[in-house]
Amino acid sequence: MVSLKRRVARKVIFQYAGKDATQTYNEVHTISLLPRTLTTSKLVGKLDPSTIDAAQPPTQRPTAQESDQSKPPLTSVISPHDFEAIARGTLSKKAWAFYSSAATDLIADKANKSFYDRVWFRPRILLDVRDISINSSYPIEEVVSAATVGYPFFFQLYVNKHRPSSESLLKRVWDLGIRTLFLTVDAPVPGKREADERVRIDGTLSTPMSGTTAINDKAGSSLARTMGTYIDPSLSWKDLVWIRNFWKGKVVVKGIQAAEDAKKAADEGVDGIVLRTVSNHGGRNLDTSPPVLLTLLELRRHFPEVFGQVEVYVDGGIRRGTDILKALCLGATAVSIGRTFLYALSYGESGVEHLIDMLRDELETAMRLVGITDLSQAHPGLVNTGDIDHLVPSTLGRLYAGDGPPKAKI
Ligand SMILES: Cc1cc2nc3c(=O)[nH]c(=O)nc-3n(C[C@H](O)[C@H](O)[C@H](O)COP(=O)(O)O)c2cc1C
Repeated sequence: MVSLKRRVARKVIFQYAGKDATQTYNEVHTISLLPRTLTTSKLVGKLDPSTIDAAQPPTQRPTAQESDQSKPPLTSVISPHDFEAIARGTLSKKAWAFYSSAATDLIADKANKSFYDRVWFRPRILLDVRDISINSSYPIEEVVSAATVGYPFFFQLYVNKHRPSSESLLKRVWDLGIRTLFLTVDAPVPGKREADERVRIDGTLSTPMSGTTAINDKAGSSLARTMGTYIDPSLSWKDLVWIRNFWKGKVVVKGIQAAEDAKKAADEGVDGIVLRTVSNHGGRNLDTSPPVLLTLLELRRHFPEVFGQVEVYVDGGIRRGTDILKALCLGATAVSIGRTFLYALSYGESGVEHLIDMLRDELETAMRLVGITDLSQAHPGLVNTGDIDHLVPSTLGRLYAGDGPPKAKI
């Protein structure tokens, strides 16, 4: 019997036979994967990567998006939101659906963003604010080699059901000099991302890390659902011991959405915590999970000591320099941004640099306007969270007395 992988590969080769498949391929794959993926299908002989597009190494090759003449020049990109509008108009339908989609009714995704708009600054005046101070579809080896030596990389891990696979991956990562691991715990199963399900997969996509291949089936065509099948849904607190024994560097638990779990992770000696809604991925997994800003406030109210114990990172919904400053005022050590950077990649490296410059300018302006010159001066007194404070649970655990276990079964 011909394997599914081989059947899909055969279909793709026939689909693109005699045509230029560069654009479709470049949207998601690096050139260095060609010899590995094509030779395993045994449909072609051994391929020498130096014969492929030899004049243009992957980092310099224009992507389909970079070479697209329909995009406005980068100099006319004024707001981080502009990148989103441009990506929507220039990415393929499937890439746009995968990047932008979130779970079911998009409530968690929208709240991640809108809650930042419900926190008001409390600016202080007549302060001298003149001088401000601010300090993968690609194989990990290729990513690391593209950066300057000693660049401080983090590696994000989904634990594989087959633990030896995760262990050998972590060994590769360690040997590359990476010492901080982000352990993603909010995605034991992927959410129902309907926009991603709706756009059919044209040809085939497979992940270099797990080797799983995305397919169209009766539930739809979600990349996340069909490619995340290797992730271990049985991952539990006791596995932190496995990670701790195996990984001697720092571990950051990514995906905490309840103050009790943040406290537990801090007490169990995990070096940092990323707060997110329950399966956030920017609201991509469990819809109506709490917006990240609410989880941050919940932690401040119930376990303020955690901020002194561990570094607290925040992601989800951050789009502006003002959002960054609000999160830092409320105790975040640092923030991460997902989608806007993906959208900026429509312009390749220069798009990402432009976005960083824009966010830094916005952050510096906001700092001056609230009266601080250094991020170490950010504090909760600079924000007014009154509009959402009543949503922070006043007690933890079960809120209603007398709740018994539910009788319903699935
Ligand atoms: C296309 C896409 C792929 C993602 N893949 C992963 C992943 O593999 N592992 C992970 O921990 N988070 C993943 N995330 C979630 C991001 O790490 C981050 O938590 C989220 O995008 C932050 O929200 P924001 O996009 O609103 O900034 C992904 C997000 C997007 C948009």
